[in-house]
Amino acid sequence: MARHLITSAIPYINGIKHLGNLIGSQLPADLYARYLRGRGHEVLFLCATDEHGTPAELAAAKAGKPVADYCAEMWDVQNRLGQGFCLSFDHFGRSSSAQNQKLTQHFAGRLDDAGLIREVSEKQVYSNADGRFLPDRYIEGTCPNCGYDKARGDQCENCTKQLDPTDLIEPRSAVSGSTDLEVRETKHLYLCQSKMRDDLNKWINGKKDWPILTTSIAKKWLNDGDGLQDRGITRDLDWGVPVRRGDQYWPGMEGKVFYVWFDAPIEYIACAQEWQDAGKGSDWERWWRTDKGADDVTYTQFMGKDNVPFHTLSFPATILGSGEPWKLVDYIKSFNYLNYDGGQFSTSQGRGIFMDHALEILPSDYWRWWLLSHAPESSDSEFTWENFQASVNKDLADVLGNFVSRVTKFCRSKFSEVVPSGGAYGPQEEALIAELTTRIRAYEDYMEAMEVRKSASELRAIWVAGNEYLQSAAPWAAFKEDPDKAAMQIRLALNLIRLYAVLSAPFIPEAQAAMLAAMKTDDDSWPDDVSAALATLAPGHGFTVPDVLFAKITDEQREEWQARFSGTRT
Ligand SMILES: Nc1ncnc2c1ncn2[C@@H]1O[C@H](COP(=O)(O)OP(=O)(O)OP(=O)(O)O)[C@@H](O)[C@H]1O
Ligand SMILES: [Zn+2]
Repeated sequence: MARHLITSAIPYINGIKHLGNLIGSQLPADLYARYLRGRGHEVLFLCATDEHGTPAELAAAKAGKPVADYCAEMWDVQNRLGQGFCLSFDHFGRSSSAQNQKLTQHFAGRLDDAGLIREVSEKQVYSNADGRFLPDRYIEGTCPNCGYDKARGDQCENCTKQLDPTDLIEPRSAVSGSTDLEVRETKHLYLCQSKMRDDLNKWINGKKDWPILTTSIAKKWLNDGDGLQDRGITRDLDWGVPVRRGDQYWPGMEGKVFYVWFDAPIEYIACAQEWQDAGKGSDWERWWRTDKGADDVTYTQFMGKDNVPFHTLSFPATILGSGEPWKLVDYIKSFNYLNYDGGQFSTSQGRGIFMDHALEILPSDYWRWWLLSHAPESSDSEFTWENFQASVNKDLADVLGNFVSRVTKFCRSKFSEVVPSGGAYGPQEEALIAELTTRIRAYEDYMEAMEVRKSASELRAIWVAGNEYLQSAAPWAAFKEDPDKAAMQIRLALNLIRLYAVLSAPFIPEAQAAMLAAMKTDDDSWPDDVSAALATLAPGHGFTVPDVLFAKITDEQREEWQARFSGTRT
């Protein structure tokens, strides 16, 4: 038994997440966590909301709520939706927790002790009307390049030119529209990432097994142009972790908070403390401190590609720079983007399908299966309603659902609702067991390698093998001449339902529960020996015919949903 720490990129608090967010981080992490638990490993699976920063403040202002209340409410919504999608976090924490505040301040103090923090005086735009400094993207004005009048202080969305706020003609606050802006001098702390470059390079070069998507992004930031840059870790904002040096006051930093990119990844660690403080576990440091038992932990992170620089460079710089024995990530599984029906998913524009709406129209397994079997691994992938309908109907309804329904109904009508006795395996059954053995071992290898799409296609092939067996063994024909033979075939097929439940659990946990309940068993042991696994339900064991496992999506439904989700969410 091995020990696995798994984290999913922490979703930002300012809205309900879309299916792209889900497949880019939380869902594949859940797949892996469920698989490893199923194999008997000890797993700690953590996620949290990322709550600080200007977008949260502005979203709260728009909702007319204090930002702390807004975040608490949105945490609740995200937590509930995560449960709706059966995300099996051991804890779903909050980056605004007291534990994370303390730990973030601790890391800043350690980094300062190590000479890795310097003070920089900067010029930033201050809005008198708003009473606050404005981050670049919250200053709008006319683009000097193309004349577009809604260009942002960091970039013109119309001509894509990178801008500085001072380039804008007639700049105004995006918060209030006020033009009463001035440039003020302000002091900030910078993390000297450039000093860490050699250490980071060495560490990343040692990661021979990382996906190319991960290492290529990391190396680009390390080596392109002037190499890794120092980065500001503080902001002139109200909402965030107050800047302190450990538990000490930090002269000159009054009224400032840590920049969200600095405190958010530290929440991965603080979340383990929250897990313990919530009474869900103990000894949290044995997951995170190599001097306190975390030496044998394998730590895997899941995220979309835009998060890779933070996880390969910035967060490791914080950890390495602290000089303390914190666990570094062992493997980063990163994803390309899922696009929506010819465009992009977008939270700000409300484009695509969002987690709440998805669950309103179909149970989570339908989404889980489609998303995981089409995960954007080697390239971006695209959600289309046609493809969604086709794969749900074929894989889930025609192959898996139909198998369960045919086998249980046939047995009920010919033998009653118990596993029938009699008969012995012949060459067809031996061949099926051999094929399943090969395929299950391949499935294990893909799951261990986090090859999500390949795991899904192997699982699908395992379902298909059962269907093909049933088709060629044809117990309905055998029953007429040799009822014992039909009994043996159906006994094997009923056992296959249990086996499918166990193997499919990481992908479709609700169906797993329904299949095990129908088979009246809670034996979810992994099929190390396929032959033995197929003899688990002995003759005489009762079962019930389950309700339809997966209903087909009709053309009318597809058209209705297509129309409903073609615009933007309001
Ligand atoms: N279309 C997408 N496909 C796959 N992963 C995505 C997609 N969009 C975002 N992600 C990933 O989702 C995770 C959570 O992201 P987060 O909550 O920060 O939203 P985001 O990146 O700001 O996305 P958006 O701007 O669309 O809301 C991150 O790991 C991010 O890389
Ligand atoms: Zn422009």
